[in-house]
Amino acid sequence: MPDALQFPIIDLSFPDRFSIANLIRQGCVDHGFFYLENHGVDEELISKVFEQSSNFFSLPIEEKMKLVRKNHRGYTALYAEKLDTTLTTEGDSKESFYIGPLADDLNQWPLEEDLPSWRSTMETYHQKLLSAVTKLLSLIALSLKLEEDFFEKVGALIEPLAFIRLLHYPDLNSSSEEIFGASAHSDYGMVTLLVTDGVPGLQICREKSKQPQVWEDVPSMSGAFIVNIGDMMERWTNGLFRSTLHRVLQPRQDRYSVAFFTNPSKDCIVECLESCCTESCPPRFPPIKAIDYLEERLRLTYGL
Ligand SMILES: O=C(O)CCC(=O)C(=O)O
Ligand SMILES: [Fe+2]
Repeated sequence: MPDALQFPIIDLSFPDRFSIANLIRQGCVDHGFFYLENHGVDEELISKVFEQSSNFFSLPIEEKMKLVRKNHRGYTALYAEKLDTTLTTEGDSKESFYIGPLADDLNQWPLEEDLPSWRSTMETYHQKLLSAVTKLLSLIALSLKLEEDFFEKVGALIEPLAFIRLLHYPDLNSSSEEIFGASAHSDYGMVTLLVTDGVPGLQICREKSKQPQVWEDVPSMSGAFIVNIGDMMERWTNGLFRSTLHRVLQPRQDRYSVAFFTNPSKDCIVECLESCCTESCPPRFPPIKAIDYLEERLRLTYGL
């Protein structure tokens, strides 16, 4: 049995930004994961989001299907999505709901009379998370020896493609080893901030090409977000920061989690940072426009 994973704990309010940036670097290089505490998002708001998430998923399926996913916003039913596109089994045993950027009017919302304050709770959460991510990205820039406003300067934060994803993994009382709550995948964007209800299930595989794969449990930490690096950040850093493979086992009891995915604004070009390549270590990925990368990954997952 490998030892339990120990990710660095980043305190977003800690005044010594350079020591925090070093710790972030260590987390991103070693695991692609760290915990984030004192992030400025009230526990009360987080509890409300979980409560409202459970209210939505408890609706009859016909009601939920009225908000079925369009423009990558809305409801995805149980087994309708498979994150690991190499698997031949049926889809992942989870249901989910996406809420995208608030400004573009593409989001789908349950009726206020059915779920009072649902929309306002999610909108507040979206805004708070975006503000925490913006602070975090300035520290990530420092950790890469860049100017703190690097991600602003390259246009990543003009209208970031940021998505809340409410997740519900029902206890299905089945023990198939072939079906996952969320099958193995890496996230597509810059960083993901995840909060769970504490029910175990999340695992990471640090060496994706090593066989047999070794999967380690990621414990939740009360009051902290679990942060992981996504593929676009891996491309920016030429693989220095890892976008680590992860999955969720089918839980033995109902499990809820809320992910916040942040992708750069659509026209932002993601290209290898000068500080991350040399003659002997050239860029591994060509420059790419954020929206093109995101759309291709969504196409592969959802077959759009
Ligand atoms: O529910 C979780 O713990 C993780 C979810 C996840 O990895 C995802 O939605 O990308
Ligand atoms: Fe993920």
